[in-house]
Amino acid sequence: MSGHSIACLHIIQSALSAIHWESGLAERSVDTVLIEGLAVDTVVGVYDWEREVTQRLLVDLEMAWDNRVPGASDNVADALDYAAVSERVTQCLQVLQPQLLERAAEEVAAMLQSEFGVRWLRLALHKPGAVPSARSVGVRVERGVRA
Ligand SMILES: Nc1nc2c(c(=O)[nH]1)N=C([C@H](O)[C@@H](O)CO)CN2
Repeated sequence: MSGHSIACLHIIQSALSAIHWESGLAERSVDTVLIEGLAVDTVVGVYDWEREVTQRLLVDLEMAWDNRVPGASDNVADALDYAAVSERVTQCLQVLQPQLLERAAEEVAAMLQSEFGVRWLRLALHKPGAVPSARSVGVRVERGVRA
C-alpha cells in the first residue's frame, strides 16, 4: 500500500471515530445506583380513615449514574449519594401526603430528576398493608432516557 493510501486510511479512521464519539455510541455508561425497600411512614390513601393514620410505603429505586467517576476518585461528591437521596425521598413523601401512589411516584421522580440530575430512573412504590390478601400492591414508573 502506498504512503498516500495509508494517509487516506488514517483520515477515514479518524473521521469514523469522531462520528462514533459524537453519536454517543462510545463508552456510554449504563451504571445505576440502587435503593431497595426504603421504609417511609406517611399519610397516604384515598379513604377518609386513611387521612387519619400513617401507613408504611416501601420504595425501590434504580437511578442511572456514571459510576466510573466516583469509582476513579473514591469521592462521594462525585457519586449519587444514596443516603442523601433516601432522606429527600422520605421528606418528599411525608410532606406530600398523597392520596394515590401514582401521584407520589410522579412527585418523587420529578424531584430526583430536577434536584439530583438523575437522567433515568425506575421507581416502585409498595403499600404492603393495603390489600390484606396480597403480599404487596403498588405502582412502578420509569422516567427519562436510560442511555
Ligand atoms: N392504582 C391505585 N389504586 C388504589 C390506590 C392507589 O394509590 N393507586 N389506593 C387505594 C387506597 O388508598 C387503598 O390503598 C386503601 O387500601 C385503592 N386503590
